[in-house]
Amino acid sequence: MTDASGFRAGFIAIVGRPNVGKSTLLNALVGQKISIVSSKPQTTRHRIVGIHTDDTAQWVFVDTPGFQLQYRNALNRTMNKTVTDALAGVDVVLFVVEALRYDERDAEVVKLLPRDRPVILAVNKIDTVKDKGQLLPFLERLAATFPFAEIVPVSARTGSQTDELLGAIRSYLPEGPALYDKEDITDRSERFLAAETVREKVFRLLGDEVPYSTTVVIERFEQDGNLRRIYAAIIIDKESQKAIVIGKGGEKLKAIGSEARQDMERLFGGKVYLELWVKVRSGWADDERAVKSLGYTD
Ligand SMILES: Nc1nc2c(ncn2[C@@H]2O[C@H](COP(=O)(O)OP(=O)(O)OP(=O)(O)O)[C@@H](O)[C@H]2O)c(=O)[nH]1
Repeated sequence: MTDASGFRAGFIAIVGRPNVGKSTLLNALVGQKISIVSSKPQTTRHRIVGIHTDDTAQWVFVDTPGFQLQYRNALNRTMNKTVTDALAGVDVVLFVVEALRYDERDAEVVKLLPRDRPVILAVNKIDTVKDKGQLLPFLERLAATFPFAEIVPVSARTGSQTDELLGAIRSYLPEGPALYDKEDITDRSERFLAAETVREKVFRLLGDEVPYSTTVVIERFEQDGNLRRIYAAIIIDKESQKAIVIGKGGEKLKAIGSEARQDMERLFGGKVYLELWVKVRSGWADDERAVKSLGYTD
């Protein structure tokens, strides 16, 4: 497996209804702190939420905002296209359910699973199953709902079977060199993660009310001991979108800021002071300076 020619690398999307343990599982698979950040964020339209690399493979985990949104809105007639878009470029889908707890919300997600990509089912929280004899019939029932490539029982909390899960995913990743160098770790990486965290909250809280071109620029990032002071601007295309991002009495912006701050504190392992504001910049993507300030070029 250490033979470089057998190396595999690819993108994995984690999907599942709320509360099944997706975030906890991601942390168990990539380690508590995301330490590798790409210097080439434009290679994926997805937000990279974690990378795990060993001698045999590189697992790049991405989020799927379109998928999640669509899942909440399953009757939308553009469903299929949105799901396809959300999974564009993803090599493997990891579908997470809770052991012995499969309900109609899980079934809704199953309806959206792609047929043209391997889908691995992770049955999480097996540490909560007292009577292991119940697990097998549960797995059999799930196996009948969809042609899963693999089914792996796992506990994100205890770490049990997480290596098996990585191994199962690995066998479906394309052969090829690592997509991201370990050497890509730079001082900018926390800036980048900070911007991506805010951007994710904007999409999570506002959904398709704001266009995909909405982005986040970190204007100042100061470290003072273990406190990070982060000043970030949310860049929108049109003045009319400002009210949407800010919300009534500023409540949306407040929620975005507070969720982003909590995530960053976990991510960076220290206190974060976050200041957010909204800016309109038409045509920012074509503006070379703007692209530079995002850290997309050197
Ligand atoms: N016992 C047990 N609890 C777990 C395990 N994995 C996650 N949990 C708990 O389940 C709850 C939900 O976990 P999250 O990781 O936030 O779930 P999620 O799927 O990311 O949730 P959303 O962000 O709402 O979609 C938390 O209280 C976790 O501590 C596990 O393997 N065993």
